[in-house]
Amino acid sequence: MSDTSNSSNKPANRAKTISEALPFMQRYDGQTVVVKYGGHAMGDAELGQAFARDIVLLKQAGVKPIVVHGGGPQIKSMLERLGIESEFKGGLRVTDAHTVEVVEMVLAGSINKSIVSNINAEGGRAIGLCGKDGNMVQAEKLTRTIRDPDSKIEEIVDLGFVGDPKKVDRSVLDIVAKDALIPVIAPVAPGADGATYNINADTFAGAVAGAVDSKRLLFLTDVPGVLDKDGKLIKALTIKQAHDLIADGTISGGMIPKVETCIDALNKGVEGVVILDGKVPHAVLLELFTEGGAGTLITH
Ligand SMILES: Nc1ncnc2c1ncn2[C@@H]1O[C@H](COP(=O)(O)OP(=O)(O)O)[C@@H](O)[C@H]1O
Ligand SMILES: CC(=O)N[C@@H](CCC(=O)OP(=O)(O)O)C(=O)O
Repeated sequence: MSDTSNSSNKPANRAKTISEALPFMQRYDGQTVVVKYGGHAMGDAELGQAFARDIVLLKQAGVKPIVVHGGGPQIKSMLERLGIESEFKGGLRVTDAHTVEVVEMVLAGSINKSIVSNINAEGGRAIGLCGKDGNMVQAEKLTRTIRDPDSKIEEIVDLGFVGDPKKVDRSVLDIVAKDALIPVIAPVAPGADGATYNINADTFAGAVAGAVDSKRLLFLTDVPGVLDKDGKLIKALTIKQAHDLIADGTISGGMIPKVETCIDALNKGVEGVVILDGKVPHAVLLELFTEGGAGTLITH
């Protein structure tokens, strides 16, 4: 006999949870939702399975999910295994010719195929892509100006094969969605010069979400969302409040480009952007299909 001592396990409560999802399912029916699955959020096999199940459930419920994934920690460990040194400048990996080969191998190869396999194992039909497929994304070499915090001197740094997603052609994604397939996209794209470029996965996800008129853009990371000065989760932020938190130093490090991408996506027409903890099992379902959601919602 099943244990009904925990009140949330009672059949009536379980049914209530499912029933409460109805207005959210109606809200997202037929809408595109881009989910950025960060390398830090990937965790173990069980968590990967729960993520894949959420994506399949979204598709089953009439949502059109697009997964854009990262893989920073996985690239790091492969580079270490190969004895290739790597450094970050301004939150981006300096990417030389050897490094970009490894980046493409890890992102468009092992990580991409493992997410595709997980989704397919849960009964979905995922297709693995990168910016090169169907010429979906055109990259442009990125030049960054970095400010030395001590001297305040601005320095132009050459990051090698690091790109910015200059153009996204949504037609490939439209074809894929029509065929009931779930696109899983690695942030690697060609430049007009024929070279392969490594693109920050947050930036790439923002560009895709803007191009496909995504209703929501979710960033799955390894913190509960944007935290205030006391480490408490901020449940909702406007663009103005987000700018203020960057200016006063509450938002720092890797969270800066993430929040800046969120603001950019909102300005491109995405209705709401959420930063949430991908290490919480079924984070995607909790965010989209339950009252109150999860993480930090950023809106206009
Ligand atoms: N105000 C803040 N709230 C939450 N995280 C913050 C904040 N400021 C800086 N961070 C840092 O940003 C990190 C998330 O960014 P990043 O490591 O780039 O994520 P990902 O690898 O998932 O893309 C957090 O782990 C945390 O260390
Ligand atoms: C240019 C640049 O820094 N590219 C990233 C791409 C992967 C990524 O962004 O992965 P996460 O989302 O897991 O951090 C990198 O090489 O690590």
